[in-house]
Amino acid sequence: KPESYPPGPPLMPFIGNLLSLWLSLKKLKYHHSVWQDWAKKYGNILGLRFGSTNVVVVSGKDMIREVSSREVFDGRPNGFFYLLRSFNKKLGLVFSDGATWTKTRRMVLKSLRVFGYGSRSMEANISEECNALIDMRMADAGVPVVVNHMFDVCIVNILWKLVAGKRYDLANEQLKVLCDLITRSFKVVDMSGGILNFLPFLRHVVPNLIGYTELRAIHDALYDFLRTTVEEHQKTIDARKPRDVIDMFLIEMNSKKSDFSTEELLVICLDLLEAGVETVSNTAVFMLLHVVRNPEVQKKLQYEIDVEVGYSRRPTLSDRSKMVYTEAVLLESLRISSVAAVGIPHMALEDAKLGNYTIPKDTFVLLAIHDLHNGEHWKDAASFRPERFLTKEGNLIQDEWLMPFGSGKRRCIGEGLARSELFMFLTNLLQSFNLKVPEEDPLPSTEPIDGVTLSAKEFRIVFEPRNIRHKSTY
Ligand code: HEM
Repeated sequence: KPESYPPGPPLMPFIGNLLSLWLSLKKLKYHHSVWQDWAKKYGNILGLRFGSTNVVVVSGKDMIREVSSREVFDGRPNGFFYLLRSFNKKLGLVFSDGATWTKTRRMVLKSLRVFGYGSRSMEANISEECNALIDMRMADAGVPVVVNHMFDVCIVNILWKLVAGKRYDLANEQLKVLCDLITRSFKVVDMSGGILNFLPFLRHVVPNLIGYTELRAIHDALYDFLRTTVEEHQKTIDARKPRDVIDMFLIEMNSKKSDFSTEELLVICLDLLEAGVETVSNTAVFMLLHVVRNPEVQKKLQYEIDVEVGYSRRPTLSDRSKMVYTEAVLLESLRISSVAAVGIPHMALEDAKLGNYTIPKDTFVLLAIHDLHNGEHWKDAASFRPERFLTKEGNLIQDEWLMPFGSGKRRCIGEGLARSELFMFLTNLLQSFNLKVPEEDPLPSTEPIDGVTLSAKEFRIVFEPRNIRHKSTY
């Protein structure tokens, strides 16, 4: 028989579980660790309340799949933090729902595909960035470099060529500032939106302390950049020859068939930048981190590159199907880093039954993806062991417990692109370089930094050009 709200830690008047969260964070450091700790105590449907907002955290493969597949949970939160980034309205793709979300998702995917998204023509785009990346690392070969943001501009370029028809030099200062803004906005709060979301009136009392001032400033600066980009498009557009996603939207908006507004277009551009840059960048950096921590993994990767690609050309996406060990390294990187630790919050659009409980309308639902990928299902979950994704015969294992891009109707639209980028970055770099931790540095830490997505702590790598005529052995 359906019961009431799911169990969770005792509630305090007015603030609900905020104090318990704050105390637990002091001990456990990460939001995802607190959810995991409480889920162990209260079950795989954990009921919380922050201020007046209900938040439910679901754990385990079956429960995460169930929530992701039911239309009633396809909403996105209404909270202050989410609306702050979209002119206080529910606009765009990532944080909209209902009819706005359906029309936007369809139009974004259609426009991206017109410009080659998901097809072979993406390859040239990614290869160009890999070549630029290799040139940059050749220029400082042998010298320790901080790698935490080395992929940012490449990743923006790959996406921005489709969205705004533009690429930037890897040393471009404006782009570096833009990437830094996105990085900072991802560190101010966690994916639940934090205090700013649950007690928004505090922005009038302690705006700096709860991140309000910084988030406003960051979003103003990001929108300045996007507004200039859209205005440039408006001035130069030729309706018969759309150049990119922005042109496609502008043409649609002029056709009177559509009710997309300029504000909506700006939020869509922000959505693509925010969803598509930090996620890939942080995963790629964690991937390098694990490769330098595990020299035997690096050797096996280079052996596969040497055998399957050789030395006379750079790796391409068509090599991917033959490079099973590399693919296993990508899966293991996505598993162990789980940068989208609780996915993107869903919201109940109506009162809904889940397990034996009732989830009231407007409840936020967080998916415990980090726990799913690092919990008991995986033997020695803390070790970086790509072999867990390979059979004895060397075939790839598709494990149902691995869901880094979510599932169901709200699953990530960037999965194909992200996987292609990770493959190309890894193989192109390892074909040209041996990666080493500088002698004077400790092994880089696998402990993440908390935030909207998890990121690696700062570390350095020496890129040593490989003598590619000297065959690698394994
Ligand atoms: C390693 C890289 C990435 C990871 C781990 C990742 C993960 C995710 C996850 C977990 C979700 C939420 C699914 C859900 O709500 O259940 C999501 C949604 C989304 N992702 Fe990604 N993502 C990555 C790369 C990208 C890229 C490259 C793009 C850009 C094209 C992108 C665009 C989006 C968008 C627009 C959504 C919202 C979809 C919707 O609400 O309908 N992501 N991603």
